[in-house]
Amino acid sequence: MSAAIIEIKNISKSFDSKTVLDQLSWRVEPGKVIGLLGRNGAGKSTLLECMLGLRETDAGAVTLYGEGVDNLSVQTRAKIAYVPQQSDLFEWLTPNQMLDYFKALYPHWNTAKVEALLGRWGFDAAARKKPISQFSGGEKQRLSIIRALAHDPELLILDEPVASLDPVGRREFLRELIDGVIERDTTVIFSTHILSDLERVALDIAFLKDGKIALEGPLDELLETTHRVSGPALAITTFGFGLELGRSNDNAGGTDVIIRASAGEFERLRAAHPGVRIDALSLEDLFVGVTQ
Ligand SMILES: Nc1ncnc2c1ncn2[C@@H]1O[C@H](COP(=O)(O)OP(=O)(O)OP(=O)(O)O)[C@@H](O)[C@H]1O
Repeated sequence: MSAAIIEIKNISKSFDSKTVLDQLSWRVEPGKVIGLLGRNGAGKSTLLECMLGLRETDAGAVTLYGEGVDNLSVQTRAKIAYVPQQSDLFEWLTPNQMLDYFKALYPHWNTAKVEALLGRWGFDAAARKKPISQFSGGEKQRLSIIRALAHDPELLILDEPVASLDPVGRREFLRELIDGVIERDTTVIFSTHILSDLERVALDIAFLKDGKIALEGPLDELLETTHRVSGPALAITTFGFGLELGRSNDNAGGTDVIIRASAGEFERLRAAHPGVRIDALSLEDLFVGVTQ
């Protein structure tokens, strides 16, 4: 097992009486590109904020590059970038002023990349001199992404980075992620609800459910090993193999079970219960099956 960049041990977080993260443990190894999935309110933003030390946990510990998240060194901070769900740009500044400000804070700044992205993403000379408050939500999102990529981070954490981008913007962002970030072995965690985007870039996915990482792994492998088994409820009890990830009943007495198991185990199930159906899943099916 290689050293983890992110090591989360048993963190919990509640808001009032609602438990959002429940003794969650997770380790992320270098170079992983992980799509973080979960229903609205599952706690993705809370997890990302706790992971970065931006929100205090009630219990547990987080280390980034082996350092406690509450006490990160300047060198470690310089390796990390975060794009929050809500714009946190200094709205009273212009893009040029804001980027100059951040440039002064980092030991390394990729001016050529910043210039190229500003040009490609529609910030001409006039736009660069307008206060950020006058930009649209999608334009602010682009600026947030440019700011995050500017210091060539080794760890990039993005909370729904494409939510307010139009399809062209999303495509350009994903291309930038694939070309500029993933090829340099950057570790990326990004939450999203746009599964088609995730299928294009995420090599791994992780599902957050009931306050824990309920399922994670390489996307291809998860789709190959997870199937929906359906049939009459009476025939589908507990099969006693693999890992049951979700179960639902329909009004006509049928039951669907989402099971993760080996190809051999599904073959044996097929032979033993010819009346049940075993179907491959799309990522959307997997999302619904695991998170419902
Ligand atoms: N500051 C807060 N005070 C009270 N409750 C909060 C606070 N922040 C988050 N919550 C609650 O914690 C839960 C998890 O919120 P979070 O934003 O982490 O979910 P999410 O998975 O990112 O959701 P979405 O997909 O809708 O963005 C929600 O029920 C939310 O209402």
